[in-house]
Amino acid sequence: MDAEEIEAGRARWQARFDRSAKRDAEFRTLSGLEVEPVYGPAGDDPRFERIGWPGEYPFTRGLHATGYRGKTWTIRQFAGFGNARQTNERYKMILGAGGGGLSVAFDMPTLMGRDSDDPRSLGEVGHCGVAIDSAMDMDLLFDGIPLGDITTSMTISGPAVPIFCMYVVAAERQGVPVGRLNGTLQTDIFKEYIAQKEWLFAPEPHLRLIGDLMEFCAAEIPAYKPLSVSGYHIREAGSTAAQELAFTLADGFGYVELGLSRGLDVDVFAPGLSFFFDAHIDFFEEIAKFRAARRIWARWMRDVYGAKTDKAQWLRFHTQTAGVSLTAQQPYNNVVRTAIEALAAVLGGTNSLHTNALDEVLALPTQKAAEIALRTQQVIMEETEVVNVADPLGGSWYVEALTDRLEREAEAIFAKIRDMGSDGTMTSGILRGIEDGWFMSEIAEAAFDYQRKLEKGAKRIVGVNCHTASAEEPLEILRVSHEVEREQNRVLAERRAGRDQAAVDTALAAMVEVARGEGNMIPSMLDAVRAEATLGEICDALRGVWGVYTEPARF
Ligand SMILES: C[C@H](C(=O)O)C(=O)SCCNC(=O)CCNC(=O)[C@H](O)C(C)(C)COP(=O)(O)OP(=O)(O)OC[C@H]1O[C@@H](n2cnc3c(N)ncnc32)[C@H](O)[C@@H]1OP(=O)(O)O
Repeated sequence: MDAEEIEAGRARWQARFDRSAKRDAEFRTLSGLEVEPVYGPAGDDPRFERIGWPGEYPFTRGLHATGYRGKTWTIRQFAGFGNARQTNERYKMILGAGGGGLSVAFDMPTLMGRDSDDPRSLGEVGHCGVAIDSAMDMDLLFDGIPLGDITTSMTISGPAVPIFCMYVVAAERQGVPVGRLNGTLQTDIFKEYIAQKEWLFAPEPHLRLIGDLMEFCAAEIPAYKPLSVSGYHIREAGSTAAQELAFTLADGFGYVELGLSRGLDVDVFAPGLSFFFDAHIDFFEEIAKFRAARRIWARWMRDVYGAKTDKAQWLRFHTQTAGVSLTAQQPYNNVVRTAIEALAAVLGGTNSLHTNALDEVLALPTQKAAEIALRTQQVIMEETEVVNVADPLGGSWYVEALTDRLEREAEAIFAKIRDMGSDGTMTSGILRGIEDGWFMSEIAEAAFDYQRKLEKGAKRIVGVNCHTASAEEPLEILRVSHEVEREQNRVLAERRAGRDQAAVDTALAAMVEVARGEGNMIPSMLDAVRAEATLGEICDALRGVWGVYTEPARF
């Protein structure tokens, strides 16, 4: 790009910056020097077309002209354990300590669409997250938390839609107009087949439910994000950064194709697609990954899928620091790892962030560990001054080269995925890749390669294969009592006995009728939830229509 074009771009950016709201703060270095809101080249720079200014296409440098001067990222700590009441207390602690939004972790039975009293739930209730059986649990979860004012993310994909319906019903019961809700539902079923393995049905009915949800949200809850397309679990399963980037964006393109196939307007539904990435320990590679993600997404949305508005071209993402980088050995070092990873996410322009607690490698975090994790974000946000300048590493030879390199790697992977399919769409390539176990074997190979390096000592981890001597005491960890399960089951039995069973049966039968046909599932599912049908009852009714999915055996 020549100097004149760059100057014209700078003037465009300046005009946008001037008319945007800024936080009331001093933007200076610690020693008092004034800093510009963004930096760019002084003369011509051939790379600049791909880099650009923050707030404009291709958004490599961020979505907003003001960067974090307009708004800092949302501190969104993922939390949930025991029953809804216990988790509600933790949420109040998080919000009281400066958390900006909520993020719900569900227990394994809930993630698999089973009630707490299902024989398969034994021993798991409330352990890796909160137990939610019916809308009344959702009421308790958000008791005293105004759902119209707080954005809430819910991490669940297999039974995402019934859980969403419970959330909507909890909002109705709080008197919040549903159209005012804002938040995120994970819903990303592609990554379940690829990495996390928490599905209920075969891909086809899941995609139908997701299409129904996209349609419903686009019409009724415009600010809500019905999808959080997730690379986190792909990375945690052992993928490389390039695979995380490419598989996740490919999944995102699959959901765009789903919206288009339903006749939805891309400029209306695409702002509802959000993303979720891992922040691993290779500092610069992660920053480059986030920058490449925004650029690739914007280009494909504009050029391949015809998105015209900025919001439909934006890749907005949440980041979680890498769980797999935490070590059980010398666990206090995990605070340092998490701080470095969080800083990479911030320098990469994350919109929302979870920082892991130092004990998460062993159990769900204690209150103290959860607080240190939250404070880690606050130290970065309040003390380091990194929020003063948008995309501060833009123009670095290294970071730009890595950003380009990751983009090329991702493009090569997209081409492979598309080629695997039968009709040139990303969706058919993804489905074929799932069926053939291609994604899994690519990830397994990368994980194996990493493990080999670790075992040979070519990759070093402090406290694990180097610098192992330590005088540290074992950590106190959080243990969820089995009493939680007994109590949850007692309450569930009471609720079943107290509800209008005929209303439940009628609502479930009406929902099954829709499932057998072609209509949108959301209204009838909402009715079943309003009648206090349980998650397990709703999912079992649908299993009766759609069956269950078993992964093809592979050797
Ligand atoms: C590992 C674990 C497991 O497996 O169990 C998990 O999965 S945990 C998974 C946990 N997952 C999550 O927690 C997912 C969280 N995701 C989200 O919160 C969302 O999807 C998100 C990534 C889009 C972030 O949403 P958010 O509301 O926090 O933040 P946003 O960036 O959208 O900002 C809120 C509003 O402020 C505006 N805004 C932001 N920055 C600026 C700025 N500089 N100038 C002007 N406006 C600005 C945005 O455009 C938006 O308004 P407007 O809307 O009007 O544009």
